[in-house]
Amino acid sequence: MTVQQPIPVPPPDEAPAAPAEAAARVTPMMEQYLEIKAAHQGLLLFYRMGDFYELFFEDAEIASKTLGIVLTKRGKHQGADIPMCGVPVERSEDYLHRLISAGHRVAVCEQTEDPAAAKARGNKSVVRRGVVRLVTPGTLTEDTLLDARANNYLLAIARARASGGGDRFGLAWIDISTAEFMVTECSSGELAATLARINPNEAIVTDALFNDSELGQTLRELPAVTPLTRDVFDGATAEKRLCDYFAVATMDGLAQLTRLEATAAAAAVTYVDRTQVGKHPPLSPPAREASGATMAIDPATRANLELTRTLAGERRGSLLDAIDCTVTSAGSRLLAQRLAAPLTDAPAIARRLDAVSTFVADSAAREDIRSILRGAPDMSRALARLSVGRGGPRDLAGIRDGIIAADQVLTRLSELDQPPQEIAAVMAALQRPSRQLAAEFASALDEQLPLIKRDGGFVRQGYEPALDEARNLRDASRLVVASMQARYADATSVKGLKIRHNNVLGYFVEVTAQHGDKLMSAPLNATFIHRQTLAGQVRFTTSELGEIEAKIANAGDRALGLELEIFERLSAKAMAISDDLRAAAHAFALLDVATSLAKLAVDDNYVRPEVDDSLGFAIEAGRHPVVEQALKRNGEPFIANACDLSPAPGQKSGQLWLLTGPNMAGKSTFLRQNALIALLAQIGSFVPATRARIGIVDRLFSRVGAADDLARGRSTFMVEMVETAAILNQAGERSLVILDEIGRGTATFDGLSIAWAAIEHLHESNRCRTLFATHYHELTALSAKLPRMFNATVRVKEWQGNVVFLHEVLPGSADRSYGIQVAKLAGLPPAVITRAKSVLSKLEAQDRGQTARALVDDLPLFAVPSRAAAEAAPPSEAELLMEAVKALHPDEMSPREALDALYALKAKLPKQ
Ligand SMILES: Nc1ncnc2c1ncn2[C@@H]1O[C@H](COP(=O)(O)OP(=O)(O)OP(=O)(O)O)[C@@H](O)[C@H]1O
Repeated sequence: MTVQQPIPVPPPDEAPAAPAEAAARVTPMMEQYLEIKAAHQGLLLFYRMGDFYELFFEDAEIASKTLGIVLTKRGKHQGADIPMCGVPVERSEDYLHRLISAGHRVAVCEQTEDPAAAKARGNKSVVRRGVVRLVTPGTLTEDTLLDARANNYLLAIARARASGGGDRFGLAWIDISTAEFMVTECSSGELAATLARINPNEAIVTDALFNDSELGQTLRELPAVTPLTRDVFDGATAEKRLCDYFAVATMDGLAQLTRLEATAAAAAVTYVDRTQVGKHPPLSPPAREASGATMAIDPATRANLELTRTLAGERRGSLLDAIDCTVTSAGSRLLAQRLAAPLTDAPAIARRLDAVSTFVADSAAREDIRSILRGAPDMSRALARLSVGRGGPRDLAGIRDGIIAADQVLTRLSELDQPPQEIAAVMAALQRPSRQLAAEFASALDEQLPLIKRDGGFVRQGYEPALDEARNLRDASRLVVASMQARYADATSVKGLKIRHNNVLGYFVEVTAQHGDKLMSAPLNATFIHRQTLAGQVRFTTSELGEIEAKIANAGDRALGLELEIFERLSAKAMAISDDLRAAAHAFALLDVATSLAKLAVDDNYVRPEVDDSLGFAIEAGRHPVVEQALKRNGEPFIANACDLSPAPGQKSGQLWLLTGPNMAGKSTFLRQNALIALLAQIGSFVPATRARIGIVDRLFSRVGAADDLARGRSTFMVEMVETAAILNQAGERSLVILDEIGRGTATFDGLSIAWAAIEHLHESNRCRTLFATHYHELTALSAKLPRMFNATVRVKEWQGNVVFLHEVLPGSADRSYGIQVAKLAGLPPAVITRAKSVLSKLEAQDRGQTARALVDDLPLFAVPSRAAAEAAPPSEAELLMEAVKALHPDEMSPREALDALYALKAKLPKQ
């Protein structure tokens, strides 16, 4: 997390006073600098001087270090050198990007008048300057500063302290680059999961919240947190500020927000206003997200399941990377959003699945639409740039091409037989933008477009007569220059005479040094006025050239001025229908996601899941979407496995699977694949299985007992226990929990007992669907007394002393871990392997005896007074007991042998 200083923003009309003592000693320019800097503390000040943004004092030191640019000095302040560094304006975006990525915020200060105007005011006048924008991580709009495939959210967090504890939080998040605006409310227990889902690039909070020790940990997870003064989070003025932003008289037309949501929403728009300084980026009205509408997934689970990044921090290898076949940036962003927030509403999921099914069934439509979308522009980001005055001609072209693509897509979609609801909505949205606008843009814009509007030359010839006239004049004058050059060369008999142009001299005549004297002597000196002598050339001007120069400059300026006017006019037309354009842009994204998920389903052989409100969970031949792709690249098959956690009343069924198996057998893969299948189903995707029936999962938990967090000062085991505690405290019967080797991070018996007690708790109290992988084979005995627990194991076979992994999950339990065989595969020296084997056999003998005694004490059988009574026990109970005993003895034995063994064991125990 980046710690930021509060931004003290003065009331708009009141300019901050310059420090009196500084004013006494500093140059007028430095005085201006200090004044602007004082109003923007906590931000690096980019102070425009000619073609550079200069940074001074500490800002210069920070920037030179972060950007690796030279630190120089400029004059003195209070007797000391002023450190300075600068970045060229034309490459400033790159530098901005690096500063923002490093967690800094920047105030961009421009010259707001012509230097000539300053001069006219008096000799000592400094060019007026003003901050035109604050660049912060959450308020970016430039393509170069943004990741095209990810949303860039600014999040405001407002808190209400309830008297009896149990704080509530209002959250509002905005992506200025797409105009999205969402709000929700949550409890403190839900905060971490909600923040992880939104995944903001910058959060704003009050100073008090920023310094709150309880929240510190949660806030530290965020990339940048900016504390602001309390007035920004003032609930009393929130509604008015929102109404002002949306230019409405009352909130009636907007979604009904709770007071906390409105407070957060108002803080967010206030910050947007402040950072954009006078610009007012249009935002969609805040949409309210109902609590519980999405699957709760806490940060540890997201990290652990590698949803958008691998544990090593890479996108490649994550679930998102494996399923992302989108062809547009907006589609990719929407897919990432959906993956972050799987739905909990079965009918809404079904609507998404219907759209995917349509394109699974109709591959021609799918491919046609994908090829149109591939060329479609990112309209929402183009609109955002235009709205804050940072758009260029290519953004206008983007809108033109977007509307044209909308027509093409519509034509193709109208060939579908009975399009499902989601596609019908897409079609309605694509009809909205005015076709006339596209036609006008097409007639206005040239084929080749410059990147920035000030370069000019983007309006098509013939679009506006006045522009054509100005351009003709400018071009004709250029021709005049060419003919003048020929004439001068003739008149002077200097063949190599050239007319050139630069910004200092304007147009000038240039001859080589040997001809210089000739032009400087009579009679030619009457025409050619000497301007400059360089090493090899001499430069002259003529009065005729001066006149033509003025004409060209005027015509050029006029042409550019007209083009800029046309740009603003077209831009205003686009803004006038920005809601329609944004609806169409969203429709493209929806279609991209639906067709890409359909392509994934077809290419990787996925099936449509059945999602309902039951507590069922039955997957047939399930696969891990990421591991399967990785194996496929190497030409290796993935072994599919079933998993059934559905409740089966009246029967022993396995809502809690205990999975044992050797190292490297595929336990973790199996656990994760089931969680990922549930998640994919609930985002409305087909899933890697031959059949999947899933009762809505409201919370997903995934833990591995090995991740440590030394950076936060917690040991491996502490992290594991904190996370396990969260699950045992929070999981309910709709949750899906996967626990991988919990208890591994401590001494064997401590770990075993914790795992033992955790399983009992999950089974009895949480009653959630659970997959629990372990190397503690002793735990399998628990199935004897927990009716909804089921033992499963991953099969391996031994061949010539080596272990062969079959990756098949079957009922039963593993007899051993084959840890030594795996160590041998990994290349441990043979002597170590041999010694380990001998130590293991001794330990096993000792351990089995000890564990058996401990477990036997815990089994109800030992309350049975005699063997005769045990034999007379009801068969089901007897069977359970047999199972428990078998679990203690790896070798196959008949029920009778097991009972014999049990009593033999009991006889050995000390008498009570
Ligand atoms: N179903 C499968 N089909 C094919 N290969 C698989 C399958 N499951 C796992 N694998 C392969 O086996 C490797 C090990 O799997 P995994 O990490 O799940 O084992 P594990 O049992 O959890 O091991 P450990 O107990 O050592 O953590 C995977 O990287 C993958 O390449």
